[in-house]
Amino acid sequence: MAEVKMFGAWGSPFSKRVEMGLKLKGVEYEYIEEDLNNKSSLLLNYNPVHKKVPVLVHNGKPIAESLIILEYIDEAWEGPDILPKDPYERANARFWAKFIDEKCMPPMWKACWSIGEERAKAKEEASEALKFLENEINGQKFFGGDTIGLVDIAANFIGYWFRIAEEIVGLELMTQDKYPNLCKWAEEYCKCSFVKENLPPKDKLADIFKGIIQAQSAPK
Ligand SMILES: N[C@@H](CCC(=O)N[C@@H](CS)C(=O)NCC(=O)O)C(=O)O
Repeated sequence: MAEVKMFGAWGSPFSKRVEMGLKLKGVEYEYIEEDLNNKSSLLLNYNPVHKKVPVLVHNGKPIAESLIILEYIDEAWEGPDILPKDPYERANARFWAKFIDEKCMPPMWKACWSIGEERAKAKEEASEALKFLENEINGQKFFGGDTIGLVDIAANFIGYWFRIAEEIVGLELMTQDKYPNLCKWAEEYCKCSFVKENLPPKDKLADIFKGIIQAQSAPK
């Protein structure tokens, strides 16, 4: 029997991407929760370059970086496709997944935790990037069409984590009037059974976000 281990952190959207991929394919795995303040020597050994979760270990061989791991899962196991079969569509899915990592998530996160001019700039950058995603859905249920695929899983931060953070920090960015397609997508994505079962509890994430606010406002 193939041995599959996954090193993750419960609140990490990157870790959850990998778990979503494994769940989608129906792969059984052993989950190992990492303490990111005190990383295990196994994690550092398996991911010496980035020293981050997630790491997937398949038959003793480690793979790091969530998007790379998702592609690996798609190639290594049978089951519903994560990437489309058509080469052009595959390239397109990779393009948007990379776009989410590079152009959407950094300014969205920054907009949550910055103030003043810095927040305004991050908000503008994030709004621009989200407009492209808003158009990309183009009347479909998911980025992948009728079923969840690479881009949907890559965008899980946008569909879940960010919306909770927005509420906690009182930020208005991904609003229904500006991004109706994205808001609808987020709803559909989060209510999909294997996604819903695997998302971290909202109140636990909210506590983490409140903790960040408190730490920021504590006297230095
Ligand atoms: N590009 C990476 C990002 C992974 C990442 O940022 N992981 C965070 C948790 S959300 C981490 O392990 N942080 C620990 C650290 O930076 O020391 C991926 O897609 O897997």
